[in-house]
Amino acid sequence: MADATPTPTVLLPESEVQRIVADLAAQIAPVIDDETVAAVLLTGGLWFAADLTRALSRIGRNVRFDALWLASYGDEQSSRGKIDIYADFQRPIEGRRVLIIDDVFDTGLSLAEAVRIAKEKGASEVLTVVFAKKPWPLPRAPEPDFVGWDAPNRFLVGYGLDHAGALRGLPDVCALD
Ligand SMILES: O=P(O)(O)OC[C@H]1O[C@H](OP(=O)(O)OP(=O)(O)O)[C@H](O)[C@@H]1O
Ligand SMILES: Nc1nc2[nH]cnc2c(=O)[nH]1
Repeated sequence: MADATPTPTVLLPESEVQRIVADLAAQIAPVIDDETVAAVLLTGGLWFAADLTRALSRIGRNVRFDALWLASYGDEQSSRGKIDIYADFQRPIEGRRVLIIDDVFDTGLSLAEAVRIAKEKGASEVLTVVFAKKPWPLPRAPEPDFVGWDAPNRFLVGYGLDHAGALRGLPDVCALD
C-alpha cells in the first residue's frame, strides 16, 4: 500500500526534549507538594506526563496521578472547536491542588475545558503545564502556567502528538508539513 505521509522533520531532538522536561520539573517542584494530583490529558499528554512525573520524582517530588480523556481534533489537523469528554478523573479531586499536563497548547480549548472541569469538581488550585505552545493570533484563556517550548506554527508530531493516531511514539518532536 502506498504511504502518502510526508517524512517528519525533526525540530527538537530527544536530548533537547529531556532537557526541557528536567527544566520544567525544577520550576514546578517548588510550587506543588506530594498531595498534588498531576492529571494528564489523554491521549497525547501521556508521554510528556510520564517523563515529567519521573523528572519530578528525581528531585524529590512524588505527586499523585490521574487522567482526564478529552479529544477535539479526531483525525483532523485543525480543532473541531468542540471538546468530547471520553473519561473523567478516576479519583475525587475536591480540595486538592491539580496540575494539568498536556503535550500542546494550540487553540487553548482543551486546556480551558480541563481547567473548567477540575474547578467544577472542587479542586482548590489548578495549575497547568504544556510541553509546547503554538502561536495564535488572538488571546487564549487561560494561558498555561508553565510552558516548555514555544513551538512554530507547524503541524507537530512525535512525543505524544499524532497524525491520525500514528507517530505518537517518535522520541523527537517533529513537523509534518
Ligand atoms: O489547544 P487545542 O487546540 O485544544 O489543542 C491541544 C490538544 O490537541 C491535542 O489533542 P487531540 O484533541 O488531538 O487528542 P489526542 O490527545 O488524542 O491527540 C493535544 O493532545 C491537546 O490536548
Ligand atoms: N498532532 C498534533 N495535534 C495537535 N493539536 C493541536 N495542535 C497540534 C499539532 O500541531 N499536532
